[in-house]
Amino acid sequence: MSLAVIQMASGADVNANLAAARHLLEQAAEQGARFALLPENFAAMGRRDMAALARTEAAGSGPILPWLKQTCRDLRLWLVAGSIPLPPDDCPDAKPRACSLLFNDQGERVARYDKLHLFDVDVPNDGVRYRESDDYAFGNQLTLADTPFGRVGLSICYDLRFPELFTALRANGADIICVPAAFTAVTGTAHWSILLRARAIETQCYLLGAGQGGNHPGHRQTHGHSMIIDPWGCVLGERAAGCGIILARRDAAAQQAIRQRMPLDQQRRFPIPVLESTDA
Ligand SMILES: O=C(O)CNC(=O)[C@H](CS)NC(=O)CCC(=O)C(=O)O
Repeated sequence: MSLAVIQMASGADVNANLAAARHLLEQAAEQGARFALLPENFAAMGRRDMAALARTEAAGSGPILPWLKQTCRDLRLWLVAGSIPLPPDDCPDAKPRACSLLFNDQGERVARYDKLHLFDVDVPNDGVRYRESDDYAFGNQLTLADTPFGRVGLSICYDLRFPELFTALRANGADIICVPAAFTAVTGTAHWSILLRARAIETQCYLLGAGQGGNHPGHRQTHGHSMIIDPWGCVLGERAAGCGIILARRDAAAQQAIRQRMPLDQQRRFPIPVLESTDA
């Protein structure tokens, strides 16, 4: 049984992106994956009508949500669907959130995480100004879910720079933490692998980082370098650029041994809130 990370170079054409993702997920399933992570905005990169896309999906007339259900059933895969834009479940007309959905291998949605930290940043050296919060509303809740492969904690992209979120996921029982991403080429080169490895070492979790890696509409270039990292910080697999898959196994006994020999969670001197509810 393997965990799979999928790297893509998505464009603006949703159907083309879904076809590419399906092909990669089939490859992963054939090679023994039962759990897979897709990158941030796997279904649409560089579109200006994300709010409309979000409303269409929420109304049940978009292609992405049915595709996710069918793909999980066909391939018997648990899947973290990178991120897609969706309004809050109880308020379909509200501003969308950047959200990551976890599906089980029956195609049922079992968790929803809305991105907590939005990328409002002037990227140095490439002159690009990102204001993600112009288009998306902030999430406000920690999300974890139990799977046959361990307890999975969810995060998205820019969240990776906020270690307290990851410490909170660990304190709430995470074994595996997912980071679907579309890091910029500039900031990714400087920080991506260091941040991912640091979060794995600090939390003693498996870190799955699924990136966009290539060129996108609007002259956007993303960093790629998707990785699976073990709780000791070792990179078990990596893909530099373009579409592809990475597979690795979780060794639960080895993870437990690392946590027993170095019991960070019991030695912490600053309290980390354990939330009342982490329900999806
Ligand atoms: O908007 C899209 O098409 C897809 N979403 C993104 O690219 C998001 C929000 S703009 N990117 C990040 O969070 C990059 C973080 C990053 O690069 C860093 O922390 O350095």
